[in-house]
Amino acid sequence: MPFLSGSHPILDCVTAAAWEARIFGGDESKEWPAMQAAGAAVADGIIHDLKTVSETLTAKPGRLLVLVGKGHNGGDALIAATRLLAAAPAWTVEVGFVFGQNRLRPLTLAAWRQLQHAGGSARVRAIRRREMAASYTVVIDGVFGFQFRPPLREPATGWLQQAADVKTSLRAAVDLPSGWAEAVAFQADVTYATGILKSPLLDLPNAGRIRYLDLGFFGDDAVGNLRVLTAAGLAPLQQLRSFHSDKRSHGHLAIVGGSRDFPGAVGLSVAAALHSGVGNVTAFVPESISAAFAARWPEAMWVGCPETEDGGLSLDAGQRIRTKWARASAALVGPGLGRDPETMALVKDLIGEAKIPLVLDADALQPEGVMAGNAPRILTPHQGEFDRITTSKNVALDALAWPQPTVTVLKGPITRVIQDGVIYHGVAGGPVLARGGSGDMLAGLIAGRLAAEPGTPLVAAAQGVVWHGLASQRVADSRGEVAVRSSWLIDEINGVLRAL
Ligand SMILES: NC(=O)C1=CN([C@@H]2O[C@H](COP(=O)(O)OP(=O)(O)OC[C@H]3O[C@@H](n4cnc5c(N)ncnc54)[C@H](O)[C@@H]3O)[C@@H](O)[C@H]2O)[C@@H](O)CC1
Repeated sequence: MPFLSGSHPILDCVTAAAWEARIFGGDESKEWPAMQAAGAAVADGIIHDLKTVSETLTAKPGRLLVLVGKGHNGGDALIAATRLLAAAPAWTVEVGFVFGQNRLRPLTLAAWRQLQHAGGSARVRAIRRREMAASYTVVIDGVFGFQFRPPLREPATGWLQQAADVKTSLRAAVDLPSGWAEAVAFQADVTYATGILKSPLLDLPNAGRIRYLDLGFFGDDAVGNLRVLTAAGLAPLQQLRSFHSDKRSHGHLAIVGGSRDFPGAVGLSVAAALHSGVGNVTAFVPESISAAFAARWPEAMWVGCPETEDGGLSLDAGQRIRTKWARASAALVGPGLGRDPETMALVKDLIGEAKIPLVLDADALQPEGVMAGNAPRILTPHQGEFDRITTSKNVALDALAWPQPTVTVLKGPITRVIQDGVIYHGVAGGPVLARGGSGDMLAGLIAGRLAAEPGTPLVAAAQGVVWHGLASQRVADSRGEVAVRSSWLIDEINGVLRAL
């Protein structure tokens, strides 16, 4: 089966070790450059993620704690520390060798020598556990990587326990948080998955944000039904358009949504769709809110429709929508609709009759509606909505078999895009997205891509997820995760493609 371009397999630790053995064959002269690349990527990731906390941390005096085990995981961490010393001239490094220096694998020892050489004794020193300070700018966990075998024992437990009490701006795990999910396991803010994203990471609550560091281990043809989406999937959007195209060449998205009680959602969906590359956007909303939206986003066509007493779309709106959305190449139904029974009946009818591919979001995700009609569809539930539209709360993701061609986008800290038993994981983004409105913009982006390329719903869903995640990442990079509003994401949609 062909997999989405720009997606790579996620492997369990045994398969990852076999893959690594195939690439390197135990040859240290090949492993060393890979460790250098991994360590550099971890350091760059840390520098990037520190910007979310503060713009100035690498410029000020700072202290780095690196916990090192015996293996190459510790080697990666030491190489990352070497690069961080160069990027932050006023930082010092303290290294805790959990099993002592005598137990280091040769390349990990070489990484330690390299760090000592780079920093000198003034900036780099090994510490005993009792010398661990109460606070560090950053803590890097390189105790165990994918060769960890439970259970955690002393001395690792003691070091990890003490490190858990350290005050710090960023807890960074290399590859996997040491101890995985055990009680005293490392509690990471970010885990930097080096080269291969290992499947245990997906289920570890202590992994924090996952940054997949692509070290070029995979071609697009690498197989595996668990996959991670990368920014490379957006590359087709970073191209010149055909010179002879006009607006109709790029698709026409119809959006059905909005209500007097929830007016904002549909506006955010339209705003995101307008940045997706689609040629035209027509929004069908209750007439009482249409004029205000038209003033705010004039590029879209706003069609005011009859509304119920409570301000939702009424059954009479159906005729106006039907005559016009026949010209669309895809439709998004759901943002801000509300749950007026009349509106729900209208939505079910529209979905049942639709001849164009659909994105169903928010209030359009009702058990009966999602099953209506034959049009291909993308469903964008969060976990609560997913539970609402499935008959069993225990349905395994890949067993979700709808009668229609369906792509499911299950939103969460990791967003899963599922079709035909293949699960693609979107890991970009993070808790900056955990605020009202972010789902509306995701739906708008996905639907815009679907309208532009109606034949490839899986591509539209995956591109939307990656694009949205990276745009939110840019918000966090420049403005942090706390004092931001979700609509700032719209201004970053463009920058994601420009920076690819
Ligand atoms: N293919 C990849 O994905 C790459 C991996 N790299 C790094 O290399 C790591 C793997 O390195 P290694 O194979 O050296 O393995 P680790 O760094 O995971 O080291 C495991 C060591 O800890 C010991 N150990 C395991 N469980 C233990 C326990 N419960 N108590 C005490 N000791 C225990 C093992 O016997 C072994 O000596 C990866 O996780 C990653 O960080 C990178 O260097 C480059 C590319």
